[in-house]
Amino acid sequence: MVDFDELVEKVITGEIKLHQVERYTNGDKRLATEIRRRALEKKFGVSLENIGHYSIDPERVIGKNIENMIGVVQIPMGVAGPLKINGEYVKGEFYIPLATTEGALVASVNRGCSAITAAGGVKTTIIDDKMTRAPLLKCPDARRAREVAEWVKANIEYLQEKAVSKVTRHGKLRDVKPHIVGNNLYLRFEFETGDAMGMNMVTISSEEIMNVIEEEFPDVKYLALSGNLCVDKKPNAMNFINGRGKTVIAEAIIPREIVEKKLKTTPELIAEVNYRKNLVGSAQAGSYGFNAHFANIVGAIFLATGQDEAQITEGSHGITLAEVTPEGDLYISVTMPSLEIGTVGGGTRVPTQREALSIMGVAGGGEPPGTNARKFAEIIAGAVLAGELSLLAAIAAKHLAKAHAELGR
Ligand SMILES: CC(C)(COP(=O)([O-])OP(=O)([O-])OC[C@H]1O[C@@H](n2cnc3c(N)ncnc32)[C@H](O)[C@@H]1OP(=O)([O-])[O-])[C@@H](O)C(=O)NCCC(=O)NCCSC(=O)C[C@@](C)(O)CC(=O)[O-]
Ligand SMILES: NC(=O)C1=CN([C@@H]2O[C@H](COP(=O)(O)OP(=O)(O)OC[C@H]3O[C@@H](n4cnc5c(N)ncnc54)[C@H](OP(=O)(O)O)[C@@H]3O)[C@@H](O)[C@H]2O)C=CC1
Repeated sequence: MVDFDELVEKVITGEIKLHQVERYTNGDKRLATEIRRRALEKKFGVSLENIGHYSIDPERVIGKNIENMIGVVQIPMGVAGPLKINGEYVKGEFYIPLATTEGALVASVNRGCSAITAAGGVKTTIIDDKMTRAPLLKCPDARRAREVAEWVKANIEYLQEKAVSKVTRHGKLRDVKPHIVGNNLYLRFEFETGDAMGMNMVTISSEEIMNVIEEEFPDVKYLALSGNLCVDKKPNAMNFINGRGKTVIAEAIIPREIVEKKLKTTPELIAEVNYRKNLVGSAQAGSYGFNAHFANIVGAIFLATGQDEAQITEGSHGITLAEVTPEGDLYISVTMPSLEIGTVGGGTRVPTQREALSIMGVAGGGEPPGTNARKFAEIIAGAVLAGELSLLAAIAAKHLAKAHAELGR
């Protein structure tokens, strides 16, 4: 029999640590969640009533998605669409779930979707698809580092068989890009990861590969599983140039009448604002975001669908282009080099997030594996294009401040 109040007191005094509560609830994770929250309420004299309202089952997420759980945070979720997409993996009209507290954001993406769909839709193209991990090896000197790198390059299939296939069915080692700095060897491994974003998969696989390399080269020291050239969760030129996750491009041509009627401006002004703001302004700022607000749309979709929120960093990298066509219409595109997303694994298992994925028809694994994640990447790129189009138009028409005064305060 568990004495709730006694356990709460023991958590408050520190006699029982936050992560040890399950040991005293016979493994009941929901009860442990309540005890931790109650302990915080009492300790700080606050009410955590709203954090305590949820439908997510702690039994399903503790130990897979969260530790020391005390409840949930709720973020309002809206939907933008329909957005017509003519992709390589998706065709049709889609509604995009967006979790945000920034008033005017969903309206903006919705307006972009409306303009693009009226114009015939967005064309999306997947340029590359890989997940990377770059372990660090300390070698006696640069020549030895080069020898090891050459051996690894020549033994990709062997490493797949000897190491990777032992720990994953969907993970496939496809290439390695070595970088040598002094006596340091960084092996930037590239993997196919099916419908998973893939970071656990490639991390576990890379450790197996390191074991094989250490056996093969006893004079080389495996120092760190991530040598920071992966690059995960940090702004960087590596992913911007070489890609990570999905590298995807979305393009549309918006007829002049639609730009004028729905977006209240002209193709010329959008192109000029884009050039002077997103290209010149970003260059002067030393930014990797040659765009207006990829992060807004990527962030809102990531939160809605259970993606790793720290990877919004690389998802915000990329370039928006806008040109006036010879016919006087607007060509607009977004190039997203590093969209790290999945439809299985990680936070996509959480029921609310899975439901959000299901709105777009991309929850779970695809047939063949990998196709669902690619569909999802195309939908995200289309939504990002919609957001860029609408915000650029609002800035060109000098409507930005007014929109946020009306919808954001
Ligand atoms: C707010 C709008 C859309 C008004 O735009 P509008 O053209 O005045 O609105 P409208 O009433 O004429 O309607 C046009 C379309 O907008 C949509 N729409 C219109 N209102 C709503 C609404 N309430 N809810 C849902 N959808 C709405 C809707 O799609 C509608 O078409 P329909 O579907 O009816 O044919 C426009 O002014 C706009 O997009 N402004 C830009 C806002 C924005 O993008 N904010 C993002 C955040 S900015 C930021 O965080 C980043 C920043 C700016 O700092 C980055 C940087 O440095 O650049
Ligand atoms: N470990 C780390 O260093 C880091 C971890 N993360 C976290 O990693 C998690 C994501 O890792 P990730 O590897 O994507 O997810 P998971 O660790 O959940 O791995 C995906 C699982 O789904 C299985 N699977 C079933 N169907 C498919 C399919 N169609 N395609 C692909 N896999 C399938 C895989 O099996 P099988 O492997 O047998 O194919 C695997 O067990 C997130 O929670 C993220 O926050 C983030 C950054 C760094």
